[in-house]
Amino acid sequence: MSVISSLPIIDLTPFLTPTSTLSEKQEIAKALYTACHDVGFFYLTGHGVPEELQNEVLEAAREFFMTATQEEKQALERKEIDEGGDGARGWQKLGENITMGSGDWHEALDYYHPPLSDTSSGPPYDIVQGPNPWPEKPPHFRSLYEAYIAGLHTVGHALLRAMSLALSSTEDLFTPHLTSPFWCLRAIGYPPLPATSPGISCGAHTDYGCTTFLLADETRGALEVRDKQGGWIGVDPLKGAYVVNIGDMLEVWTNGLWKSTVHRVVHRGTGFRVSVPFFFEPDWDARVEPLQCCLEKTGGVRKYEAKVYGEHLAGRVKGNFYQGGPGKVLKD
Ligand SMILES: N=C(N)NCCCC[C@H](N)C(=O)O
Ligand SMILES: O=C(O)CCC(=O)C(=O)O
Ligand SMILES: [Fe+2]
Repeated sequence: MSVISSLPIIDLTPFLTPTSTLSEKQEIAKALYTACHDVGFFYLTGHGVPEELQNEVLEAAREFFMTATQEEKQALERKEIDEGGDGARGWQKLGENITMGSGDWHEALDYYHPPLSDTSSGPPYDIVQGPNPWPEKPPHFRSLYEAYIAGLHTVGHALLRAMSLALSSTEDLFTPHLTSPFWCLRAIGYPPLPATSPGISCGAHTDYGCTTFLLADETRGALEVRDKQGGWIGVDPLKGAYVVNIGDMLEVWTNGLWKSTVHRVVHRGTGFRVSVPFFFEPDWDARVEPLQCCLEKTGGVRKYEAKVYGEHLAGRVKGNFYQGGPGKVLKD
């Protein structure tokens, strides 16, 4: 495995500054195109999210994982639909999230865009359409995370405008599909893998939507990205920057010009690693298909069928928990 400390660095400032010029934006868009095409992963700076807020978000997650009791965690646990949950939101214990047939060695709190259907009459909920369960401790957890999520919406919209300019002469290719962008936020806690375990902290996978903004603590040597030759590249955190990768919907929109890059986490270090990825996604009902400008750049042959984002997400979430299947064996 090779470690590169030099993923491309993209500075989003011109897309968040009303006075910036077209040529300033085009310069960034060009670098962004290369990063998305050649690697699929990059560091994002100039995003405007204060480092202090990022640190508070990481610390609140750490506090929850390290100090909440088993009962407090279970009160927030993810439940299957027939158990009154939505199969997606809430706390997952170690080994509960399945990737490629094995349980991942992490615990997590998963949150999503508020439900699109009315939940006032209670369960049963549709898949991913239940309420978000927030912890009572630390007391500011919910307000902190809601402020953080709001901030990342601004960044998500700006980055998608930059990506649009990278692919075409307009910033608005994706705008019609981002009227109420779906999102997911995971607060993840990774104890080190047991020394003798062949296991994995988070198995190889792609993300499902537009772009992921990964915030992680200072732990090194955990996240790995698959390169075009099939090898693994270690990606260490860069203070204040986000590690950004593209998701499945951008691969479809670009007709495969930009690939949704496979990544995994192998945390064999000593400390307890905390990461908080934010997934910025299309509208739940967005019909995603190769864009004309991308068809032209890829020889005119359509390589992907149209996909409805919400259906894609629901399918992936079901797969993550063997819903209704052998996943129940993993529960206490
Ligand atoms: N929203 C996202 N990306 N969640 C990723 C969860 C870990 C990978 C998942 N079990 C899988 O197999 O996709
Ligand atoms: O913790 C990380 O560095 C990445 C987590 C991840 O890939 C995911 O949750 O989709
Ligand atoms: Fe991921």
